[in-house]
Amino acid sequence: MSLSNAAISLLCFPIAVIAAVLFKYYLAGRRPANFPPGPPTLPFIGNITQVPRAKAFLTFQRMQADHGSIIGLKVGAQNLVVLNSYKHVKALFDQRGSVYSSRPQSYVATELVCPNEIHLLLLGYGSEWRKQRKIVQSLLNVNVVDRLLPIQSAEATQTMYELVQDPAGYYDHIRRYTTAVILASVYGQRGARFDAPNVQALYHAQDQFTEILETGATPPVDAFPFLKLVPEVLAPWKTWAKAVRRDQKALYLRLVKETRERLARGKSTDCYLHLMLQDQEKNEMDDEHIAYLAGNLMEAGSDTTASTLLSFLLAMIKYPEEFKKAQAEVDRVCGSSRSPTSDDIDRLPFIKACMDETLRWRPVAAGGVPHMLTRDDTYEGHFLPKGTVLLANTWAIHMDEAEFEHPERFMPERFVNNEFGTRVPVDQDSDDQKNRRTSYGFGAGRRVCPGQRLAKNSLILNMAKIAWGFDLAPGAAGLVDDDIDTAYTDGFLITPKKFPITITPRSDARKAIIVAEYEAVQPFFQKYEA
Ligand code: HEM
Repeated sequence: MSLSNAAISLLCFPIAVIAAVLFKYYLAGRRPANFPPGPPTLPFIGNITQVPRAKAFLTFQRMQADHGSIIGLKVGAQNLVVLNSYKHVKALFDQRGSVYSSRPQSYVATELVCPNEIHLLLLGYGSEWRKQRKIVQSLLNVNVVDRLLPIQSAEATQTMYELVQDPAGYYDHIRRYTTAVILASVYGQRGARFDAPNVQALYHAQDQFTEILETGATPPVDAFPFLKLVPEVLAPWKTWAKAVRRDQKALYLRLVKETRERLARGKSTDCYLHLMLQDQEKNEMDDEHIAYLAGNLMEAGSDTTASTLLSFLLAMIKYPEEFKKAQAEVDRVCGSSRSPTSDDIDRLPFIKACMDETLRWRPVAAGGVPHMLTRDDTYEGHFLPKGTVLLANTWAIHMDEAEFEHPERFMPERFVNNEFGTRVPVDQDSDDQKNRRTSYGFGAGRRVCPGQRLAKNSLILNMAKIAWGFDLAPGAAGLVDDDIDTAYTDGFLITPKKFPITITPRSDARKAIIVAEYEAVQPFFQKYEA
């Protein structure tokens, strides 16, 4: 029996479709013509096997030896470009910001966990992002942020007291500090203890969120969209994503409810959420969007600042001679009868240099936060198709030997000699170097971190108070591991793992002053208590 032509066509059609889809995926792993150079690709998967799950920024930095400072990769069908030099970041993110400021839309992040355009950090470049960014910028501009200095100062005073009382708990004291500053400034609430329910709830929500967004935590749905069709019973990651969404939303809405209740009781602190609620109608923001915008400030500002402070402590025991210089400066400026305050910030150039150097030496978002290109572009003879995802590899930029002398060493002096910390002073009039950034740790272009001023105020205050109040030394074994591979966590934000450190008040007199300053600041906290 022979098959009719119609039957043959019917049979062949699905085969042809499958073949076409397979061929598309086969080709999808290939680098587009004139794409920036990179390692050879494999059919279907491109360079997936060459991109490690943990600390990919180190691998991207090493690739530079073979492929140069702009590297093109394929992650399945996705085009990925890594920028290993500040020059490319300046040329693309800063100078062509109108087309390099979107974010990749990921199924797990922007459809399952944060749908409805609720998450500022993840939003594509469009009207919702512009609206939210404008609100955030109005809250985080220099004048408004500097009004938070009393909160930052009071919380830093408490942190010094905690370091006196319980030096072994330093890791949690630092993390409490950054969360408490944001809780007070965003929600008008007090985070008096690390184990306070709202501090813990925020850390839990944040941990869940970063865990699920980590590369490899869920299947590569964006590279292989057919995975979206797998039913939930066979895809536990979908159930997980829904749980993260449920918990995060419930927490952020609860915090809004609590703030409204406090305001109704006349407990106004002019917190950010209060200001957002006042303008809710004008800004056309529903409760969920307001709740997430406040929550985003919490997520973006807490861990990042804490990690930087922990890196500072690590650097200070690895490089004790630098810590001695920091102590000498605060002693000279503040004397021995009081600890540094926010009024001293501008008079502490070496402490500021320690801050700039910490941000350079161990940038928290070491691999950068992805930007997405919104139209085809050409750059230095390379073709970059619309939809390409770009990473400014902050680690490689900050460790560039051509720019920084002994980049692996913690050397604050480089920022005392020259505001950019570079080997050769930056000529800000030259086209090549105009608008160069002191640090690429806060990103670049239109998405650059709007919270820099707030973060830096916290960093400098705590660094100065620590140098004034304490002697630091390595733990009993005397060894300090500051290796990025072994001493730091993996993940989107890198943090020092807990390390042995001895923290002792410099004298009984200073210890007594720290305790007295803590007692004196108690009345200030009252307006943030329930
Ligand atoms: C040491 C502390 C901090 C570091 C290292 C840091 C770093 C960054 C980086 C790398 C980005 C992405 C920039 C880009 O895409 O090019 C970012 C975005 C952001 N940061 Fe920060 N940040 C810090 C503190 C803060 C603080 C204290 C706040 C506010 C409370 C904040 C709020 C934000 C927000 C809202 C965004 C999203 C901006 C957008 O997508 O348009 N950050 N930050």
